[in-house]
Amino acid sequence: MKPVIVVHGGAGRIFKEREDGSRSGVIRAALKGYSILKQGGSALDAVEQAVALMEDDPHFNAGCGSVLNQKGEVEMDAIIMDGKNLASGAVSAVKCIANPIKLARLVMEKTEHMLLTDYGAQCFAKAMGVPEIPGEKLITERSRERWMKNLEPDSNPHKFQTDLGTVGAVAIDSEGNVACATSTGGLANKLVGRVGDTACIGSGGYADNHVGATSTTGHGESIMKVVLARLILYHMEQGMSPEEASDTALNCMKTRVGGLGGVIVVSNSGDWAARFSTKQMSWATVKDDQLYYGIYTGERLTKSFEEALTSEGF
Ligand SMILES: NC(=O)C[C@H](N)C(=O)O
Repeated sequence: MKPVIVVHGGAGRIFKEREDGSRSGVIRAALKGYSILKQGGSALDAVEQAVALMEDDPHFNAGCGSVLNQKGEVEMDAIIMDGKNLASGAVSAVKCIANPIKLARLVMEKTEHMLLTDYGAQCFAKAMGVPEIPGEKLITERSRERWMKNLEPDSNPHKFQTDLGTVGAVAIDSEGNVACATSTGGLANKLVGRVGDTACIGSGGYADNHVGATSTTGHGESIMKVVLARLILYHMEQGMSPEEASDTALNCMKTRVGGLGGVIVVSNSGDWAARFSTKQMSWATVKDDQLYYGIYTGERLTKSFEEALTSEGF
């Protein structure tokens, strides 16, 4: 099987001044994941590493750069899933760790559970030797400014949710195994303790070797109502291509519950899609040693893998 990776840096509105950083962030994550796959690494390792790279990148709403909750704190959700055996691990409302996706993988591999939250997740992280970092280290100047703006009495609660920025990855490895990973700071100025779609299996992501893998981004409450990730795979089971299945599911979410979002998909035969109903979504794919990437609807730029490695300074 020829390996494929697809990553996203969140659906929503990407401000002009952040376009280059967002583009480069998804490209670097895709290159990193593909390098792992090319060396015979697993889809699981590829998606985890690709997402961890974007968690460390302040351009995205995940890890460092996460949006703040109503109290001005970072609370993060993440999920990872292995298509081979349907194992998955997730964390929700976690604070003070750099890479929630790595903790989600530990939940999958070291516990009998699938989702740990808040204080319990924090205790588990400690027990696993995951370093605790000051919450301040995850907060960028931009996220603090936005938080303060959103607290102003005349702020528009809907406007501030258009700049979403969750990160995710899906991959298929040379053995034909698929995996997905998604990580987010959630919605800006959310209530303390709000858990979004990202931590919920079938909503923020799903991976099944019998069909494929998908990772989602967008308005979490809408995504949960239609169980977006699993809905896409259902449509693929009924014979649709990844692209048709994505568009059908996104359209359902828009018409039934008025929610916008974006998705990335890889099928178990290596076909892929990156689709969104928002204005923009940064995404990148590597397949057959060729990089594809874009931000705007219909945009699909391309470069060879080797050329991209050089231009991104790998
Ligand atoms: N940026 C996002 O995609 C937000 C995420 N889906 C959430 O609602 O938590």
